[in-house]
Amino acid sequence: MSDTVTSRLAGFHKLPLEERLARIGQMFRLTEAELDQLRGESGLDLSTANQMIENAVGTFSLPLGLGLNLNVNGRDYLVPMAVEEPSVVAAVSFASKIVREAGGFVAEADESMMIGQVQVSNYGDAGIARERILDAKEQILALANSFHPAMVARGGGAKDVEVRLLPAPEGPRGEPLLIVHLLIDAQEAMGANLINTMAEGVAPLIEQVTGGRVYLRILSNLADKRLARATCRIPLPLLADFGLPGEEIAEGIAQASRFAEADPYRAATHNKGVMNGIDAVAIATGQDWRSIEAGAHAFACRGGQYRPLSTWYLEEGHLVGRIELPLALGMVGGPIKIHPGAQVALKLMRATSVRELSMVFAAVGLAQNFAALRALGSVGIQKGHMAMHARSVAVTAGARGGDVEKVANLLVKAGHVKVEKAREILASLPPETPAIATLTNG
Ligand SMILES: CC(C)(COP(=O)([O-])OP(=O)([O-])OC[C@H]1O[C@@H](n2cnc3c(N)ncnc32)[C@H](O)[C@@H]1OP(=O)([O-])[O-])[C@@H](O)C(=O)NCCC(=O)NCCSC(=O)C[C@@](C)(O)CC(=O)[O-]
Ligand SMILES: NC(=O)C1=CN([C@@H]2O[C@H](COP(=O)(O)OP(=O)(O)OC[C@H]3O[C@@H](n4cnc5c(N)ncnc54)[C@H](O)[C@@H]3O)[C@@H](O)[C@H]2O)C=CC1
Repeated sequence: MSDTVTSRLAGFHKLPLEERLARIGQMFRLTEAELDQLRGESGLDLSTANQMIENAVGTFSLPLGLGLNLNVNGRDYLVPMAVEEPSVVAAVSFASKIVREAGGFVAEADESMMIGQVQVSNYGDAGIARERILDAKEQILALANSFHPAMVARGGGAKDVEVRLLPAPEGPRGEPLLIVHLLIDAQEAMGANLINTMAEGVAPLIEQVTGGRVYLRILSNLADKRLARATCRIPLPLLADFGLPGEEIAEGIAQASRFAEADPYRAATHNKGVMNGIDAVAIATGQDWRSIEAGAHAFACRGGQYRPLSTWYLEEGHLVGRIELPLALGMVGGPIKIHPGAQVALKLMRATSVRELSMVFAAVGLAQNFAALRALGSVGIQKGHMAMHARSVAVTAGARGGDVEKVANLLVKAGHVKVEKAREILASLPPETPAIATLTNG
């Protein structure tokens, strides 16, 4: 890898596609095979796909873009993002460009502590059952760890046991739920399989000490002991745009944040914007994005009301943004070492540990949210988003090659980003079939 990796690649989107690939190839010393992977010329082969899932009949591709300008804790990151939605990659790059001028994102992440749940029923007296489980804590931990000695050797494995008593959903006549939490350090893995093995493995011992009956044994996707946080602090003058002063743009963002804090209807969309970025990096790097989504939204509901994952406020001449969410990610495990695309994406990402990866994910979520709120609180989302969506509309209308850009530009100029209008414009153009090397993202 080149010693001079920088995520500040001004005008990268204006380069022809092959030149973009050449620049990245050089910067990251990518092999021809890795470049072919990015070009989609090799990709996930059918026989590997067939080993990954059931009833495989093919593979499915998504565009992979690079989020630029990101700087987290003083280090530059080029963020691989697999996403079908126009403007997401541009938005993260846009926001990160402003934040890097303000000193970049500051982020941190907890250790990889996950929760395995064991549900006990017919346990008799709840207080006595609870005491017996806690008395057997060391025995339970030793048994759990016996299923994964390699994880213990790495410094991970089962670390603690907690017991929770939950009110019966049927009301006072029902048996309160007795739930045992195994706290397990999954180290560099997301950990689901490891946790499930341990949870199933300790169930007979828990039945024995309580005299009860165990039903469910499974990890929790509400990984609230594995949180990542990112913050940024932007001086107001850096926000000036659209002929508006920085104070006005910042006020729009702070008002949007208040709206999301007060109203779950708005918070859902606010968090969708956050997850635009996080899901895209998760897919590119081979993460279980359903688990990340489930964890994020469950965390957003803590305290009983669905709330935004990120907040923004004004403080001493700065706009301050903060995000916190559970991120159960892996650098190993699941499809990560199997999917060749995930391997290339992780090479581009340059994170050396799962905690570093989580910090970058959190910063991407905050950057994505900043770009959306900045647009929403000022000129509106359609201006920037529709300009990029126009290219998809042009393709839907049948434009190909260099015609796509021409039709998209004329659509934006006409102020009607609609398929019928695109067809009309396309029909008025002379036919052409340009090479892939001319495709830019102007
Ligand atoms: C779209 C922008 C960034 C344009 O914004 P702009 O003002 O045209 O950007 P710029 O020309 O000032 O460029 C600044 C930087 O942005 C990047 N950039 C700029 N253009 C491109 C491009 N074509 N391709 C790739 N990167 C691009 C690039 O890094 C560039 O730096 P440079 O390279 O020039 O030094 C802006 O309007 C924006 O951020 N809009 C918000 C878009 C957005 O949030 N999209 C998400 C989808 S909408 C949604 O699903 C979520 C939502 C909105 O509902 C969430 C919510 O409600 O909270
Ligand atoms: N509810 C959920 O979220 C569920 C998710 N899953 C799936 O489980 C998979 C993830 O499970 P994992 O246990 O993470 O994967 P995994 O089963 O592939 O295990 C990770 C492997 O990596 C090895 N390893 C090597 N170096 C390591 C290191 N430094 N730290 C940690 N492990 C190291 C471990 O020994 C282990 O064999 C994903 O595919 C996910 O989709 C499965 C069930 C439920």
